[in-house]
Amino acid sequence: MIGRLNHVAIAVPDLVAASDQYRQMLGADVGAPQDEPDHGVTVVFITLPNTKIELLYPLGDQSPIQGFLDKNPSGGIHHICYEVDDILVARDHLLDQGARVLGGGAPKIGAHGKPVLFLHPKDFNGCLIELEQV
Ligand SMILES: CC[C@@H](C(=O)O)C(=O)SCCNC(=O)CCNC(=O)[C@H](O)C(C)(C)COP(=O)(O)OP(=O)(O)OC[C@H]1O[C@@H](n2cnc3c(N)ncnc32)[C@H](O)[C@@H]1OP(=O)(O)O
Ligand SMILES: [Co+2]
Repeated sequence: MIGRLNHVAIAVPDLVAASDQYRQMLGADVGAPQDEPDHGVTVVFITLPNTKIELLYPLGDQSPIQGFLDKNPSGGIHHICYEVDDILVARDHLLDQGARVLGGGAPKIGAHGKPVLFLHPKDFNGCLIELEQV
């Protein structure tokens, strides 16, 4: 059911510093910051030859990543995103299998303008999974 790895997301305590580090130290193709108010984050995408890195920073006082950063003040890998062909088919299959789909199960439009859903990390070996319909 899951396809390509779309991105790996890293929550960071300083978005400018992290962007500069990837650009200058690692020589990566780093995009501009994008506010995503519906998701409570500001994101910076880094384009790699085979996938993307998504730097995440909290936006607003209800950010879903604030608790993670409080527990990991230096930052850390926050989620991985797999592509799926049909997000509703994927969601219903996962619900049938007993997985918890976050946010009430209704897809939201993600940073790439495509529908996304999140799966509870406790159901997937401690790893928060994002699904993106491509
Ligand atoms: C820009 C849009 C989009 C895109 O297009 O790419 C995005 O990527 S948006 C990214 C941000 N959005 C989300 O993460 C939405 C889904 N996330 C959530 O709903 C919450 O973050 C969460 C997963 C429910 C956790 O919320 P939190 O407030 O931290 O809840 P808890 O403290 O109750 O956590 C429960 C439990 O899970 C552990 N945890 C939390 N986050 C993670 C994580 N990222 N990876 C692994 N484990 C995580 C947390 O430590 C708790 O564990 P215990 O302490 O053992 O109970
Ligand atoms: Co993401």
